[in-house]
Amino acid sequence: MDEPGHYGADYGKEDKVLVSIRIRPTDAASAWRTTDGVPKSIKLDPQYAKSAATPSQEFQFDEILIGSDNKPVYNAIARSHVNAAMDGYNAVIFAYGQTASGKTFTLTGDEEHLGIIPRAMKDIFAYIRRTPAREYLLRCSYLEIYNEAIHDLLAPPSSAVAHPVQIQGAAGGGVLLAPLREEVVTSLKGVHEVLRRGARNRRTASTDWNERSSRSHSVFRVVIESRERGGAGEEPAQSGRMTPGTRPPTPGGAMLQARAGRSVQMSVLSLIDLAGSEKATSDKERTREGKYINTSLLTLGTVISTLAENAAKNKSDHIPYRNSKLTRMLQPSLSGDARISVICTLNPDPSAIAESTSTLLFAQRIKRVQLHARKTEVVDTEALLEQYRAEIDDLRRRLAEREKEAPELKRRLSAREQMDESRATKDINTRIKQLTKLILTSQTVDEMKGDQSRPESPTKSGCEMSAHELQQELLAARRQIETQSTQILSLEAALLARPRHSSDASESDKDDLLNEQTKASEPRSAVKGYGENANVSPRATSEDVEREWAAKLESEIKRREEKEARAEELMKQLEKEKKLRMKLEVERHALTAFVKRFDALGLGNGQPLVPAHLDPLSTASGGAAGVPAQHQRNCLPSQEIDEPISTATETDSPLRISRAAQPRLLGEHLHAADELRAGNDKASISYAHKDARKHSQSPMRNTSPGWKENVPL
Ligand SMILES: Nc1ncnc2c1ncn2[C@@H]1O[C@H](COP(=O)(O)OP(=O)(O)OP(=O)(O)O)[C@@H](O)[C@H]1O
Repeated sequence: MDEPGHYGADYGKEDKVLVSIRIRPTDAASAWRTTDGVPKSIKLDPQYAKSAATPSQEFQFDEILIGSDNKPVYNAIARSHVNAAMDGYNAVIFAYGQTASGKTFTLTGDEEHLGIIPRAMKDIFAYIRRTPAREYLLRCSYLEIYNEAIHDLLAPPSSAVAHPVQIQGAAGGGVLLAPLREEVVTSLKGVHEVLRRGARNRRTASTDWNERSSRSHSVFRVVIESRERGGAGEEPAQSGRMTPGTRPPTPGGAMLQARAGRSVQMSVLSLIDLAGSEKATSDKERTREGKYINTSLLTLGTVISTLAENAAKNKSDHIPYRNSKLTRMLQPSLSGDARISVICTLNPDPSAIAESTSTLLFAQRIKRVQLHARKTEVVDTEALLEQYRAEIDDLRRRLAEREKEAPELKRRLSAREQMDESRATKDINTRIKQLTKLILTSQTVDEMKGDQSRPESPTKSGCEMSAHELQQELLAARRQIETQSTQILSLEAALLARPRHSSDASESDKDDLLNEQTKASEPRSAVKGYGENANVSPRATSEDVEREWAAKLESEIKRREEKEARAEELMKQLEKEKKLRMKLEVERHALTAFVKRFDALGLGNGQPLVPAHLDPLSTASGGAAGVPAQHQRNCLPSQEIDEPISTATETDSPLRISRAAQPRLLGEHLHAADELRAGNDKASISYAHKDARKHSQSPMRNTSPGWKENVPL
């Protein structure tokens, strides 16, 4: 698809399967003859015709291709179908032929001879680049049908075997494959990575790779979603790169209306490398050899024969699609809703005449199958493109709201809350960027040579990578490390802001704290793991960046430890303060009791030593009861209590009148206070109890009813 406007012979015109033959080159004599010039027919060389079971029949096809160049093969048999897929039609291209005849060479190719799949993907991106009026979303899946089980080649082999893909019927006669991974791709590099991973998983799952590859069918699918551009919040379509009139108008077809009145088209391009066709030969032979019969391939033959027969004789005989996984999966396409191109590969060796003839007969049958391909209708919500657009719109709306509220929030929120706010805004922006990158437009597809949709694991990059690819890898690694380091910092900050639990905190509180700490360490290990997996050059960079962040982390941890030590120190001081306060409270009560007793003995002359408002225990009673309160306020030691009885007159002072009584009574109460301190927590109970015992005759029993309750703990 180098030049727009070049489309294959059958593009949008004929509802027939495009059938081509490719003859593998050989150094030895070929058993087959083709017409000269642009060959369209093939027949057996007369010298072999006599001995062969099939008479010298001439077969006519759309194309007959020879040689090792994959480009003309792609142009002749695949290009028009890839274009059809980009225009909204389902398209299927499959390779059929005996083992070693060149199916994989044609579809996948090698470094030197790129096959149909890489060329198709290149064309798809080129198509997007020259179509500024639309936006696209591409997702790929890769599966294998082996022994009538469908394995997802993009899932890890263990889970692919444990959870084989199931085929379910869908609305409108379609089929659904689940569970099946679909990966959004934004560049050729991303596609290559998906293909490499699929091939590796296929190899991993197989003990005999060659045997398995010739017995299994592999299916590479690309789902293409597209929509006209120009909605709110989207970049306007630019016409710069589009040569007016070079792209044919989108052929008509029913489509549902998406948001903003723009339709979403969805189509699937399936590229299938079938199992070796000799595996579909007679049941009897297979049974004798004790080998597995390829049910899917046999059924494909039957289905094609019935379809051809129905089309030729205008019949509607039952078609056994459900007899095999392959035909069930291809049912919608084979029943006519897709454009189909089949390339049949031949081994020209005279020893393979029987197999080659069988291939040619299959090709002839399939040529008679009638198609009625239509564009695919999609429900808005099914389209990932629509979902992503909706999410982007929603995120942009939230962002706008935040921006509007920003000045108010700045005034209202604390520094910490503002930090959280700006982090949340940053997250929204990042998500918008990520989603936007997944949607391809003519402007963005060019810049995305490296796949940025999902950072690739460095383990997937091998020594076959180019310098440019390595640079891309490096950039992706750096970006990931930066993101993870930011996560580490914010988690560290959150950890610092947390109130620490005391040693007597509940188990669940401690568990929560542990969980939080584990979470904080996860991104760190992820960065570490990423670095460990990296190939040499990204790893070196990753280590540099990691070292830098490790130093920052270390200083953060140090700061945190210092803060913890300081907090511990403060806790100790608090404990001390508490004890001192308790001591003072006890002394205050002892003094109160003493003064009250002093008053009760009539030594205070019924006159308060201090004003009632200074007595913390009793607002009603006067006398000497106020002394301890004043004492406590001045924070004086209890022994100095007789000195500052300030508000009483010289004559009123009971201390002057009966000083002799003071030491004994006060001593008793202070002694009790000492005992209480020693008893610490048990103080309230034991002190009251002891006091009651010691002073059973004392009037204090009756004068201090609130004593026990008022002992501070
Ligand atoms: N047109 C061609 N030009 C050059 N080499 C070819 C061509 N076709 C096939 N080959 C070579 O022949 C060998 C077998 O081809 P390939 O693996 O593509 O066969 P296949 O039909 O896919 O076999 P299987 O059914 O076992 O998967 C490979 O080494 C391939 O490179």
